[in-house]
Amino acid sequence: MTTLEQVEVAEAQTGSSVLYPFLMVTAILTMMHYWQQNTRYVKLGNKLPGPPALPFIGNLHYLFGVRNSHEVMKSAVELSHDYPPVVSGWIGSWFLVVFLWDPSDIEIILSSHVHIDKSIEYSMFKPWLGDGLLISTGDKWSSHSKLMAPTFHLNVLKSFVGLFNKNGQTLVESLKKEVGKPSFDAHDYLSETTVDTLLEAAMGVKSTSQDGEGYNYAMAVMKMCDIIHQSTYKVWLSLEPMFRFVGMAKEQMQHLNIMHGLSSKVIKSKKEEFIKSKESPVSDNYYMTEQEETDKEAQKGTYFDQSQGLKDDLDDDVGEKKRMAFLDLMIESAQNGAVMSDAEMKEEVDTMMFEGHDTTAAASSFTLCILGIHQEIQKKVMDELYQMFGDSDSPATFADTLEMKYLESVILETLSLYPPVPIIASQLKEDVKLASGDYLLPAGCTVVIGTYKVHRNPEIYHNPEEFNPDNFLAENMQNSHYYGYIPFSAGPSSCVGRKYAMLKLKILLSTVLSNYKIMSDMKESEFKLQGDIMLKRADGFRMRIEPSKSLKAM
Ligand code: HEM
Repeated sequence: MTTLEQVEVAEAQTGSSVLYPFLMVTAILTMMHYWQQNTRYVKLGNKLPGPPALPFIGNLHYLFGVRNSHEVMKSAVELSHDYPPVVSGWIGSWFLVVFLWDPSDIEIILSSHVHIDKSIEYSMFKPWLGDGLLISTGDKWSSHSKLMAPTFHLNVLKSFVGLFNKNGQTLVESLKKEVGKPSFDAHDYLSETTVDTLLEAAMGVKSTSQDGEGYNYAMAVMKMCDIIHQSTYKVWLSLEPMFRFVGMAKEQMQHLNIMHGLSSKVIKSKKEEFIKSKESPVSDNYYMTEQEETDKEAQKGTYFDQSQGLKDDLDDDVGEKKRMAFLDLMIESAQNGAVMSDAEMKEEVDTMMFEGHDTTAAASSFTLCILGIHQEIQKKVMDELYQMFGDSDSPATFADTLEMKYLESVILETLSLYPPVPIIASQLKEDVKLASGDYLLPAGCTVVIGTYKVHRNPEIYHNPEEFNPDNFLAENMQNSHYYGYIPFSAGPSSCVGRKYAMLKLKILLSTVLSNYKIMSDMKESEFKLQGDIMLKRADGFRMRIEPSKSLKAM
């Protein structure tokens, strides 16, 4: 055999050694594909409206060329205009996702005690939140949600009024350095103040604690939220080796060690205190320090008197109650017979830190941006505040917050157009027949409820893209569908922290607005929205501020 012939034979052998396995794999994949296409699950999924899917990759080709999470959001919203309020999409050929934005369909899912299982995407929270309320299901979710409900009782929330005022003033101080600058991103400030407040409300720990532990914890919460955001839109990070390769696994572990270390330590010491002082609850000791501090500050005339705020509350008995952190209340419940281990308490505290932080920071950042754009609406908020406080800079009481009706409408409208949680996802345990049409969703599929999309539905809201707080006047809300406004979700697994959030937002925003005029040269249509797990502005929450000379002068 000549050399040339030998080369040809070798090439033919190499060719067939590549070709046969290739043909085998193709044949197996083709058989699998046909088998899948004939399953009931795929057949039902294929009957739903949606863009055409390609073999093997499903609709993933829609993500080709999309560069960042702002573009993902933009394309998803554009695509949604072409379909009815039920749209299916395939990730690969097996993973069916159904998007809903008709309130009557949403009601079927959110009002159910059966469909509370979170979708697989929530597993990214697991290392941090374990089996806390956000992720858990079944009996555990049900017993913990009952246990947590009293923690958010209005009387408990009222005791936070002083803390909210104090942190609002700290924020006003920090913002001083931004006065007169052409523009700045307010989100970092609002994120920091939110995490500081939560740290104290949830665990009774100050971020300014001398040992720096509180500060490190607050930083770790913010950085963990950032890692989770990145993992949602950088799809390759969902592969464990990649996550490790780019150093994120190590970074995540460092933050988790800080957070879990502090929460475990605080739980241990609070439990010991509680056991030592069974006669007088643990919070007495905790509160003594608070009270001493209060008295000292009150003498200086700078403290936003917590008890004063509570004494003129509608509910008088609360005035004498002492502020307890959520954790104190959980320890008390656990000692009174409720079954909750230390690990479970830690999971719930971590869940509150996550759910309560990014959401409230986004809500307050959006509200300020909006007020900067709509000066006439800012003026109306200021008029309302002036009616209540005149030129006095006394801190808001709980009763005051009930009078902030226009500010409340502004917050509610902001949460409508810019819901901090833009989607809620769950996995169906059973088939679901929808109300909006003749559609049957197969068990096992993921249902995504687009809060952002529901709130911009012209069939529910007149002029849905226009910012109009009057949408929330009582007379305009009479005919609204309960499941047509869901920034806090709705039904059994809705947000336990919504009253806390509204109270905190009113106090924080009224404090900032009493001190600064907010300005912006942008239009809402120029916002670059990014919607992964939280809705944010990819271009930053930019605004300008100047001291408001007097509320009257506006
Ligand atoms: C403007 C602020 C807030 C918004 C828009 C908001 C929104 C939501 C939404 C939409 C859910 C359902 C999430 C899902 O099912 O995937 C939720 C759940 C939850 N939120 Fe909030 N939230 C806010 C503030 C807070 C605060 C301040 C806390 C605690 C201090 C909190 C604690 C929780 C918890 C523990 C859950 C899980 C409830 C469960 O699954 O049973 N949230 N929140």
